[in-house]
Amino acid sequence: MPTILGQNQYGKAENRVVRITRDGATHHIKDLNVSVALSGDMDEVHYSGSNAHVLPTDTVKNTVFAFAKKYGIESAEQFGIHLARHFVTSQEPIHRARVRIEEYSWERTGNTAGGAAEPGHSFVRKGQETRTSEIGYDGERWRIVSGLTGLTVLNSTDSEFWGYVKDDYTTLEEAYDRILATDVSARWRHHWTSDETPMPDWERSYEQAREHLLQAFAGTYSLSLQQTLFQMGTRVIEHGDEIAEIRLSLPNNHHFLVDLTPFGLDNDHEVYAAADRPYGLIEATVLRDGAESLIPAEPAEL
Ligand SMILES: O=c1[nH]c(=O)c2[nH]c(=O)[nH]c2[nH]1
Repeated sequence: MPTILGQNQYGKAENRVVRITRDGATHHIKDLNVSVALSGDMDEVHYSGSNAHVLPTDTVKNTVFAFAKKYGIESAEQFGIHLARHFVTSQEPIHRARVRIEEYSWERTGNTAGGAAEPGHSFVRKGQETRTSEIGYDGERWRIVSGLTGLTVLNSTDSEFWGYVKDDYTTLEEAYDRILATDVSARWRHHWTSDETPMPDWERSYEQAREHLLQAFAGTYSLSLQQTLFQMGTRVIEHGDEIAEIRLSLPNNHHFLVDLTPFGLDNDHEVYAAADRPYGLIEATVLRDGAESLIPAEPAEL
């Protein structure tokens, strides 16, 4: 045969599972998009079409929903760990599992007019922000990368950009007071790799990392988005003993001061045109000193 099989994986992508936990009249909701990819001893199905080693992707889907009932969804990471462990330990030909999860947040809402207690079963989707996690397992070692996308933030001052390289094509004016705005995408890898050591508290770890990203963005007097990025990553690492490295991808959502002089008006940092493209894209990994760089540069597709 003139060809050989290279890297391969298969599974069920984008299983949308919503789990309600009923605590009397107060309900709790977890809303996930779960993608499972399995790999191992799968040469034959590609070479000859023998399905003897193939657990159907339909079964993979069923397992996601069954596990939502059986184990509940304490956190996306914990749920992914249950799934990855199951596929690798229950099927001999499956050697590795990768579970990617997006989590959509809901906040409580409802009609509280007349002083009635807030109903425990009404929710409103919390913006565009999405929590992400990626769980990898090879039967021995775990790799857990948590993160978020779509965390949109803006500072209306405390941002400058000047002193940059100028060549024949440079037209940008130096800015001593500009808007700094971005949609934060961040992924951070945990130290935890072995069942022999205690697992982090995934929910607490996530909340803290998110809060430190926001605090660092708000609190940094910025001379460039690159500098702000490094401060954000550093703050997450400094406050999260369980985190080894973090990779940030920050679009520079440009806001240009509009020239209003044709209309006889001044513009003292009041009216901006928000441009949606093109945008600067600033990306970097921030590592704890001594940690290995293992988060891939490109955000992998679901
Ligand atoms: O914070 C910034 N970093 C850059 O690299 C850059 N380049 C640019 O045109 N504006 C900005 N802003």
